[in-house]
Amino acid sequence: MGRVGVLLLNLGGPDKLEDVGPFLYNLFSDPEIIRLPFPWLQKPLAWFIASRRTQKSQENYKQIGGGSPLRRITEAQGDALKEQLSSQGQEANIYVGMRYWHPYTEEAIAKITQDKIEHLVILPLYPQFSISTSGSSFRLLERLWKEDPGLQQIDYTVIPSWYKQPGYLQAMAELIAQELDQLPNRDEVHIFFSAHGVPKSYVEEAGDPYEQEIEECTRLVMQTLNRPNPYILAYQSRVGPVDWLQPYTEDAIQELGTKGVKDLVVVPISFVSEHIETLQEIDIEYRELAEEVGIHNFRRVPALNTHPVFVKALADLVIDALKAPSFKLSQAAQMKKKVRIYPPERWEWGMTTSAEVWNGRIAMLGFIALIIELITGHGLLHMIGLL
Ligand SMILES: C=CC1=C(C)c2cc3[nH]c(cc4nc(cc5[nH]c(cc1n2)c(C)c5CCC(=O)O)C(CCC(=O)O)=C4C)c(C)c3C=C
Ligand SMILES: [Fe+2]
Ligand SMILES: [Fe+2]
Repeated sequence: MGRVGVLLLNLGGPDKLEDVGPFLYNLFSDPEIIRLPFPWLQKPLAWFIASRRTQKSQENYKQIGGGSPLRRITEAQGDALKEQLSSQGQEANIYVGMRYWHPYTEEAIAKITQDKIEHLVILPLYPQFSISTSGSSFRLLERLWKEDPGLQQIDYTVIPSWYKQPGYLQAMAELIAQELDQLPNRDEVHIFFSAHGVPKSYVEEAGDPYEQEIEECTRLVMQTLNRPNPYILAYQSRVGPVDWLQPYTEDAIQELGTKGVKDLVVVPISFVSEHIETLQEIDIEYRELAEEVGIHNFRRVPALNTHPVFVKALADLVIDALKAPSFKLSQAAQMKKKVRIYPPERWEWGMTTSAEVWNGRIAMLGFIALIIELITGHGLLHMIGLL
């Protein structure tokens, strides 16, 4: 086998406070994150939302030391994976490609080209697939592949999601068991799986398999844990006014408090690294809320980071993927037939002349409304809480 590479995909996070604004702009510029019918509105709206959110987001990053640890941890995972692969007889270069901050996916791809990688495994560091995470990165890679004939020479394969991998489930179960065992009545403690939310429409209209994969993953972790504890699944980190997957984590914590629950072990289920949603949102915000509603024993299961059982699971995934028939980006980016494609050039209602005229008119009205809102500070986006 020629030169082997593994491309680890993740979202990225601001390294320091000055990065927060441009990071948020990159994130909200992604049509897989904010799904708008008019692509030209994406950048002005991204700029607008990012500028309104920057201060609040910076306050949160300040509370975790002034920046995201995501880059450092992902690079450490890469180093550990390289070593583990080598110990299993598979030499490989590891590349980290972030979607919205450094090292960007484009930078990783440039290095892969430079290193003349011949076989590449594309491994998102999200155990479950969502249009908004792995899907967005796959879409970007698909575009880069189309634009570059050099990349088309690489024999690559994609691992779309991997929440069923036994080593991953084992590592999760071990970490949960460690937390439960710290509490006196360990078999009665409520296990609270907190998954990152996505807007409901992603699942119900666009066919995102995320909710189903999260539910199945939660069941499999509980099965591997093999303990009698009651458990619950809820969704955190809602942004904006639309409905996201429910129940929301804050509501579920409140409800458990009302029922008299005193002991809670929170399991972040969509992430494999510590970052703002674990260190700030769960450890600070949800802990405070739990305390207020009488849940006095509130423990959080640490993220997997470089847990050796987890690193071995990643290595096994890579080795299995190298042996299996390749799975292509086009297949991975369109997990289900129902998934609606963005940018919306393939929407039926954008294809007819009269619809185009109406799209243009509505877009112009939207743009004028946005400018007025920008100047006056009043308008629909403020009313619905997006700005
Ligand atoms: C607005 C829509 C968002 C969707 C949909 C979304 C899905 C989603 N995100 C992650 C994982 C991460 N998100 C991170 C940061 C982040 N995400 C959003 C918004 C959406 N995420 C924002 C606005 C931010 C910035 C932080 C903030 O201001 O709240 C990160 C990076 C965290 C860090 O340490 O910097 C990760 C990782 C998942 C898994 C997911 C859907 C499944
Ligand atoms: Fe997010
Ligand atoms: Fe978030």
